[in-house]
Amino acid sequence: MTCGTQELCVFQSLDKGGAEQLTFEDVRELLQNENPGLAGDEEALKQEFARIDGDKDGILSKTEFLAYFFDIGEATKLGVEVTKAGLAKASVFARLRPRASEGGYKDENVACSKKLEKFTEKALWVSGKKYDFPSVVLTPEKSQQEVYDTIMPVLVDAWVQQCQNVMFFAYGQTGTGKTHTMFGTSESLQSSSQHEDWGLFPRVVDQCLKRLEAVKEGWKEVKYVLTASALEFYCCRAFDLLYQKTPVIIDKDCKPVGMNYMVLDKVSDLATFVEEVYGNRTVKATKMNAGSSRSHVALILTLHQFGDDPTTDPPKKDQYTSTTFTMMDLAGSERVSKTGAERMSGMEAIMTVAKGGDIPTGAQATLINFELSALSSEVIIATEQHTKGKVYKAPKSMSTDTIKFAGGCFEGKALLGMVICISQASQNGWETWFSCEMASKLAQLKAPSGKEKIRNLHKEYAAALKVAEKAQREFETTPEKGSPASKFYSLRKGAAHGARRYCEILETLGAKVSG
Ligand SMILES: Nc1ncnc2c1ncn2[C@@H]1O[C@H](COP(=O)(O)OP(=O)(O)OP(=O)(O)O)[C@@H](O)[C@H]1O
Repeated sequence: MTCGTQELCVFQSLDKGGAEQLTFEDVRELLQNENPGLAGDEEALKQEFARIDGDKDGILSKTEFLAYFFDIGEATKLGVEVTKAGLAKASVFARLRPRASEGGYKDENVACSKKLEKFTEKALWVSGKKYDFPSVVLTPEKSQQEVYDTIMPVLVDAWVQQCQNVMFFAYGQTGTGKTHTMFGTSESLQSSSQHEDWGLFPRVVDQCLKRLEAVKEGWKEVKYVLTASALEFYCCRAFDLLYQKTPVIIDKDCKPVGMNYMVLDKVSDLATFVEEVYGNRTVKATKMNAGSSRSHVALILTLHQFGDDPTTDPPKKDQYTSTTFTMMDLAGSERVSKTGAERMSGMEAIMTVAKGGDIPTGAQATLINFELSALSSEVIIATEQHTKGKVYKAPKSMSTDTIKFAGGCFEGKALLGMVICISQASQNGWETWFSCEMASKLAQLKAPSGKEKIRNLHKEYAAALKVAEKAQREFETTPEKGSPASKFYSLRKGAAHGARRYCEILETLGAKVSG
């Protein structure tokens, strides 16, 4: 919904006096660039200026400027690669961790069953096999800014101004730089102004906030709220990391129902968010150790926007949309032999959880491996279906919440991006090979790019109030203890809370009960 940010920034940079008035002199160069045929022909340029100057007062207002220089078609065009049939391709990258001179990532020169042999900016070679799945291989010397510039701009455009959801997987063996790539240093997260150590997540937030502030400059009626939520996927199920770790249902549209959130007004708000999320995680980040349990974390940025829809003519009033940018911090695969896990297949684990049992700690690594391989195989099935023009639906039963949630991008409800972080050390050859195998499968995804619906804000609010009332009733009639229904107590508590919190966002945007 948000369009024209760049054009607005250009207007502001030319409008030196801040009076929102541009003269012919101010825009001469832009006019020449826009009309190369008129370059050097002063008279023709003046005539073009007069044509744009609708009220003929000799200056261009913001509206007149945007009407001419802002190309709505261009702004809403998807930047990711698209097949001839219109399917969006996954954007997958590999980042190599610099060699360490000491500690666990120093090359110990040990023989491993797999070995990273060489790499270029286009491909990686592991044990004789060439992997050319990455759009770009980010070599060890690449800075945080270069990594962002290579991976993110098209995905952020899609999220902020093209009504698309984005799901971005970060994957890598522990210690290979996933935290560094996703967040950067914890000191840098305290900063709200551009910091060279910022990882991808703070940069995405920074870009989003900057653009929306610029848009508000131009279109005063636009309102937005940026929120951050977090889910932990642990033992087949999803839990709200910002609300007492209550269980969260993933619905048939692959979306979590009723999550809590934090409002982000500035980048440094992320420091509190990240601290709380990772502090609440059941499985704290650890060095790889035998039998360690594992979980995935989804960090979900939701951009709620309210304003007129510039893609309709005339622009429709009171429009609302929300789009998500999810960074999925995937747990690493482990060689089961390394973990000493009790043998339990993925299916056995799902059945155990379905019966209300716990998965033994050791078998959690097996479950993670099962989920990672299920994600890889779903991509193949989804791409096959989409390519044949058939509808693909991610598995909703006999599946884990991770697969249901990530299935959204296989169904075409979110664009898929991914970065794998890999080590160059010889002792990590197997993990490097596994990461390449998985990423090369995800890179094959071709799926439709379904836009989020733009809805009327007040109607959305009326529906959200009903959902919240129903969720509250269900929660209030569920006993905390002593009844078979009690097992739903925390699920319904979280759902009621999340539904109410959603109404609050819509109220912030100006939603009212109609009639
Ligand atoms: N590209 C890089 N450039 C400079 N330092 C890096 C890079 N990648 C990782 N490091 C450093 O390596 C160390 C381990 O990185 P990091 O904590 O990001 O790994 P991780 O994959 O998140 O590990 P874990 O899963 O255990 O949390 C950190 O000290 C980090 O600063």
